[in-house]
Amino acid sequence: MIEFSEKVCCSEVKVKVGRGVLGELDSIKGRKCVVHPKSLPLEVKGDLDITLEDGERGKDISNALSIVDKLLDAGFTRGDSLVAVGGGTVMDVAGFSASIFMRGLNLVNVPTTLLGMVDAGIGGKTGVNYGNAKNMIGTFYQPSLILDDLSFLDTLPEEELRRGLAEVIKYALVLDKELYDFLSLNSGAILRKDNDALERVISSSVKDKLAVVSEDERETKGIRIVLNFGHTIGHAIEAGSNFQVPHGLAISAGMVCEAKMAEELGYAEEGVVEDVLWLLHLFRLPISVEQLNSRVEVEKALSAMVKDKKRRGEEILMPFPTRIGNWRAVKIPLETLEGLAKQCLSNGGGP
Ligand SMILES: NC(=O)c1ccc[n+]([C@@H]2O[C@H](COP(=O)([O-])OP(=O)(O)OC[C@H]3O[C@@H](n4cnc5c(N)ncnc54)[C@H](O)[C@@H]3O)[C@@H](O)[C@H]2O)c1
Ligand SMILES: O=C(O)C(=O)C[C@@H](O)[C@H](O)[C@H](O)COP(=O)(O)O
Ligand SMILES: [Zn+2]
Repeated sequence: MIEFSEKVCCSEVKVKVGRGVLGELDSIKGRKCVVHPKSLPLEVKGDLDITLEDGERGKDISNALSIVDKLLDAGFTRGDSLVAVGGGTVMDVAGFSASIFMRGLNLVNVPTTLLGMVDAGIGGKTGVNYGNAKNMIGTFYQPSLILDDLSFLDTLPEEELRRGLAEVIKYALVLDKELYDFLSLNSGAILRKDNDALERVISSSVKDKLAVVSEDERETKGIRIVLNFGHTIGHAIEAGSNFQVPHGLAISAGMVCEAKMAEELGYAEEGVVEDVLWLLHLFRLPISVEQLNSRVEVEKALSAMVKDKKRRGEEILMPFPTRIGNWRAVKIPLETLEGLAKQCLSNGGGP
């Protein structure tokens, strides 16, 4: 078992990674409301159990308010806790409910997908989709405890594992060259869910993400935006496909587009795009819009893209890879970005 603790602004965030860490839930004081997807057999019993539709369709404001209603009906107070058990979609909605209920109920995240363990469960971004765009309503609200119990991954299909690996590859490409090398050398062990390999991948990801979040929790200092590499195009792809393309796959193709933009605009060293393609290919992740096997409506994607949260006026602050494990923030005029994005979304390969 591996344990970390990080101070994020005003709260202490504790993370435990390993098999069986779920048992830690017994140490939580007060009443517990457990929110979990209908599809996941419940291993955790709370004083109040709430089931939630998972997937992007579940990330709706009505579901967040329904959780609030149920907490109120059951007489929950701010001394109690909400335990979000599920993938990224469940934690995003349940975390949002916890943050608005009486201005904040203690939140515990129990991710059950790899993507949830390495990314969505950490860092305090919560929210729901709105106006055909991702996470348009949400809060920054830190969980006090995150339990990454590897036994959940036993039932996770390989396809879902690979979607989570797309976010891991994101950290490797822009923050962590050592992780890039580890992924390159250990794809077989990771894909066959070797316990040590997964523990290594998850703990490196958690550390990388928490280090960034602790420096710039609210994404106001131009630091946290690095975690959004691949997401300007990725989120646009999700919206352009009416949310048929899953997040992990959309950002996989998104990272390729954004790396190509970085190269074309002269910010990425020669060879970076090849390194991005190589690692994604190794984990059988999509490297173009064509490979997503879904219809992506370009105009719909572009109109979602201009709602990106990194936009300021007529510019957008993009995190571009410079060389493996390094990045820089670059202000790009919206018009330039639209042109490059259109090319990438339309021909499945460009710019
Ligand atoms: N808040 C953040 O910082 C953050 C970071 C990254 C992604 N996200 C969000 O997370 C979402 C994607 O999360 P996700 O990929 O976990 O999707 P998800 O929550 O839809 O889960 C994917 C699928 O896995 C199934 N599943 C969950 N646990 C399982 C298990 N243990 N065994 C078998 N099946 C299981 C679910 O039922 C679902 O069908 C997106 O909405 C994305 O925007 C948020
Ligand atoms: O934690 C972050 O910051 C991220 O950007 C992590 C992303 O992987 C994640 O998909 C996040 O939900 C995107 O947030 P948004 O602000 O672009 O909606
Ligand atoms: Zn993401």
